[in-house]
Amino acid sequence: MPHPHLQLDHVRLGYRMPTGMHVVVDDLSLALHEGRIGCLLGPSGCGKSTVLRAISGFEPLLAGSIALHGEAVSTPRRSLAPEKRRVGVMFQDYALFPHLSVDDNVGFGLRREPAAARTGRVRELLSLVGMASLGGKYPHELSGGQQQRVALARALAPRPELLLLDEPFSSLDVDLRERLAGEIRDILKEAEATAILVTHDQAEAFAMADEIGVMEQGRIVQWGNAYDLYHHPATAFVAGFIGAGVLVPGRRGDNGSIRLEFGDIHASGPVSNNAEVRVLLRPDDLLADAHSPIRARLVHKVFRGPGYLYTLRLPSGSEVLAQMPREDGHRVGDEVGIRLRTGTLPAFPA
Ligand SMILES: Nc1ncnc2c1ncn2[C@@H]1O[C@H](COP(=O)(O)OP(=O)(O)OP(=O)(O)O)[C@@H](O)[C@H]1O
Repeated sequence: MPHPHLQLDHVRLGYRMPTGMHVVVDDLSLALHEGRIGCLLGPSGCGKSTVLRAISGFEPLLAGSIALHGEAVSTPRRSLAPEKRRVGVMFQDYALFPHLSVDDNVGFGLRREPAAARTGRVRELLSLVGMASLGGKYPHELSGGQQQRVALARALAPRPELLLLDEPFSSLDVDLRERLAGEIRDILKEAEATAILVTHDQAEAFAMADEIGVMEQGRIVQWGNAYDLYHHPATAFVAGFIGAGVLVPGRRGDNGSIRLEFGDIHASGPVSNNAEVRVLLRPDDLLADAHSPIRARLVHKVFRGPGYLYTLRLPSGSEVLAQMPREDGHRVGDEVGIRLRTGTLPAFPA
């Protein structure tokens, strides 16, 4: 097995404050192989940007190590200079040079190359990002999405070993964000780039990354693909952070099943027998069923494009969400018959 392209081992990072060292990332490990797109996904302040800065060489390590294809570039004792790492960075505000044309922006990192090679590479990249005819334009003449593509072309031009993308879409509106994330994924795959994205936006992470690490307070609490994070969250934090859903209380019996108000289910998580648990119920885990003996009160109903999102109050007073595929005439205040779509749900210690 070849070395991972990027490997972080037990990395600790922090900031020196008047009160002492404030550790913001602790015991963080990850490995990313060549050609893969990884993502650090987590709420604001969990330490994502600090990790990116450490990978690019701008943040000293308090413990652990960072290696690029098997060679240590950062340890607490030694750090390779940022410009020697061949790590490209693309930020949220594109940071294009306003007084340079698109061609010159993309060619900026190639200033030391012969003119013919530079022109050829700029053309190649503009065509890769679908902007071949716009090389003579200036940044202010481009839309946000186009500027993003120029920034990507500029970051890829010097053929970095690794590309870091720091919240690259956060200044774009929501509709454009997800579409552009998918397009940029295709471009990175065509360029066979290895990249790490950091974001707090799950839709962006899902649209772009092959593998995602969910961060909570300076640690990666789960590393996996989008499907696994959504369907098999490792902790209650991941369950709450990824997708919509509600954690409902239950108790796991001797036979391994969990009794919920809806009936019995099996747990897919790390819970022991005879323990109080919380079970993750996604909106698509519940179905309306007029014949079901389980009744819930409809307290809220919103139209969500493909259907309606119901908030339902159970007899115990707990509220759950349910995605209903079509208009079925229920009104707020009605009693709705419901049942579970599945017999196995993720469960966590209470
Ligand atoms: N230069 C600094 N000096 C002191 N503390 C800092 C510095 N930069 C970041 N921090 C603190 O480190 C923690 C992690 O910050 P970081 O920017 O890495 O988080 P993030 O997950 O990228 O958040 P965001 O999405 O808001 O940028 C935060 O508590 C932040 O206040």
